[in-house]
Amino acid sequence: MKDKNHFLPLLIDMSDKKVVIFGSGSVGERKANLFSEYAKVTVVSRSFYDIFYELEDKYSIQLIKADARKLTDDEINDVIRDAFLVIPATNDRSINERIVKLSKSFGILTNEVDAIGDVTVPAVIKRGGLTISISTAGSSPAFSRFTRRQVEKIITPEFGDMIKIQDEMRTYLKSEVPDQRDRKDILWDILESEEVWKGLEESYEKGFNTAQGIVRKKISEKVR
Ligand SMILES: C[C@@]1(CC(=O)O)c2cc3[nH]c(cc4nc(cc5[nH]c(cc(n2)[C@H]1CCC(=O)O)[C@@](C)(CC(=O)O)[C@@H]5CCC(=O)O)C(CC(=O)O)=C4CCC(=O)O)c(CCC(=O)O)c3CC(=O)O
Ligand SMILES: NC(=O)C1=CN([C@@H]2O[C@H](COP(=O)(O)OP(=O)(O)OC[C@H]3O[C@@H](n4cnc5c(N)ncnc54)[C@H](O)[C@@H]3O)[C@@H](O)[C@H]2O)C=CC1
Repeated sequence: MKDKNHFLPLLIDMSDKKVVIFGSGSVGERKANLFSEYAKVTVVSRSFYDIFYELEDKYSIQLIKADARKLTDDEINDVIRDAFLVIPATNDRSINERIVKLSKSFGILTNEVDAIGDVTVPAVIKRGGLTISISTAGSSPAFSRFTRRQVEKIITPEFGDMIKIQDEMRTYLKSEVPDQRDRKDILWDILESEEVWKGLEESYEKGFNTAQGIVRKKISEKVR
């Protein structure tokens, strides 16, 4: 049994990573939709719905039409060998298990759709510079979806604007304010300023200018 307390969300740069998905049913489609935005995806399946050809046009996704049962181990190995993550998502458990075994022999991570693999896929919210990952590590995927919908309601566009302001201000502060604790205090003053958040509701510029006012005032206080 896996210990769910040992699953840690990490952000991995997937841009050059290969993800191989077997099966193109409802689960294969959901995984392909998610991963093709981030990584180089290959899907192996007996047949493909139109949505996969749309993904092929939009991203660098490779479609291989094949019956995995008829593929030899060597043929499967050729597809998975250089993968970072393999997701066997057919509705045939024995095939899924065979693919997991082959992947493990190369030390490749697996996401198992009928069990908890090395990797479990979270519900993801991505808004501007913000990424939120939600998971129950297999206890209740529906609850992850439910929570994603609840959280999405409170992530307003101002969140993205605030990240932009923080990004810009902390870069500026690194060159202007030598003490890290002072930089931290100023960044928190901006984050907790009702005036900045109110400004952002009107426009980015309004929020930015208010934040800049806080920075100027704080720097002049520190200098004095
Ligand atoms: C372990 C895990 C492995 C993995 O796939 O990575 C897994 C396993 C299984 N899911 C099943 C069913 C459902 N999966 C969803 C939805 C999602 N499933 C996702 C991830 C995960 N699913 C991993 C754990 C993540 C976690 O716990 O947080 C999400 C978060 C991400 C994604 O897949 O992209 C995505 C929501 C994305 C979003 O909305 O943002 C729904 C909801 C719905 O459709 O309404 C249902 C039906 C309701 C229900 O069962 O809860 C079954 C069949 C159970 C059965 O036979 O009854 C199994 C297999 C089993 O449990 O044995
Ligand atoms: N992890 C998750 O979120 C969930 C997992 N599941 C589990 O995932 C599995 C797949 O579910 P669905 O996508 O709904 O099934 P599905 O029936 O919609 O799709 C199965 C896919 O596998 C392909 N396939 C089957 N045998 C193949 C072979 N020999 N070679 C190549 N491709 C083959 C089919 O062509 C089809 O594209 C099921 O076992 C189910 O229990 C189900 C729901 C959610």
